Amino acid sequence: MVARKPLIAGNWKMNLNHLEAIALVQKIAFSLPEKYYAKVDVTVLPPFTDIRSVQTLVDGDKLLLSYGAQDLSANDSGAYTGDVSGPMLAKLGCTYVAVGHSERRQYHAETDEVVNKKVRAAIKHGIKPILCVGEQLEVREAGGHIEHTTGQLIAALKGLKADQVKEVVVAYEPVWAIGTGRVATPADAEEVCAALRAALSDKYGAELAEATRVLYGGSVKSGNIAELVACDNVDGALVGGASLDGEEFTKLCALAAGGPLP
Ligand SMILES: O=C(CO)COP(=O)(O)O
Repeated sequence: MVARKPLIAGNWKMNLNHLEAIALVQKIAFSLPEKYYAKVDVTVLPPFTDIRSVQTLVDGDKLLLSYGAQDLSANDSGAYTGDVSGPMLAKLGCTYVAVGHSERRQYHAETDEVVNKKVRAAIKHGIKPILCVGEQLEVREAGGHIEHTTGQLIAALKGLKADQVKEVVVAYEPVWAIGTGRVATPADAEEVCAALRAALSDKYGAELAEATRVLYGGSVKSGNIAELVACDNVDGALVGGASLDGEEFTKLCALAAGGPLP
């Protein structure tokens, strides 16, 4: 069995201007001692307008955390007003990009087909997609969550070869747990993360599935991260609200690394 290093990704969503972004990254860098990075990878996903400032800080101070974006265009360039492309993000040194977040699916009508194109665009430009899947409350209540999430996963990876799929980080984010304070139980998270890994194994082989990181997201905080990452198939978290507070996010990263608190 491959040991997977946990990843904590802070999805800032549409919060913090570029000055506030600098202050938050400085706070994390100052609060989380370097030794923790041996046991946890830490990344932040600021709004596009903040990325250049975060890049300057991370490069200038040789910080150990990485950064990325919350979305990208499926196209490389051209007449797509308001969009930001993979080549632009790659030039800014982005390690990751979230793709298929439920807020993109809901407010921007992103289908599995669009998500598939975006996953391809990210990989083409050397950026690791954090591919988000997750069911609505009614789907869970009807018992369809495994079929729904594995279906979204396989659709988003359609046509990709194994050497492309190995660049992907999967994130299970049940829609009913996002921003609601209603976290999935560790057993719920483990059930779906294990099913997602099994779906990867069926399609791309056990070795690839064992090496792929599957994160959980939805109301993750310092108070629940330890029990989530203790699950065999949960390899870290995609964190929304709690990633905007430097102290809380630092605690969460330290706990994902196995502690102690700094
Ligand atoms: O959507 C999320 C991360 O991408 C989760 O958001 P919250 O942590 O605020 O519930």
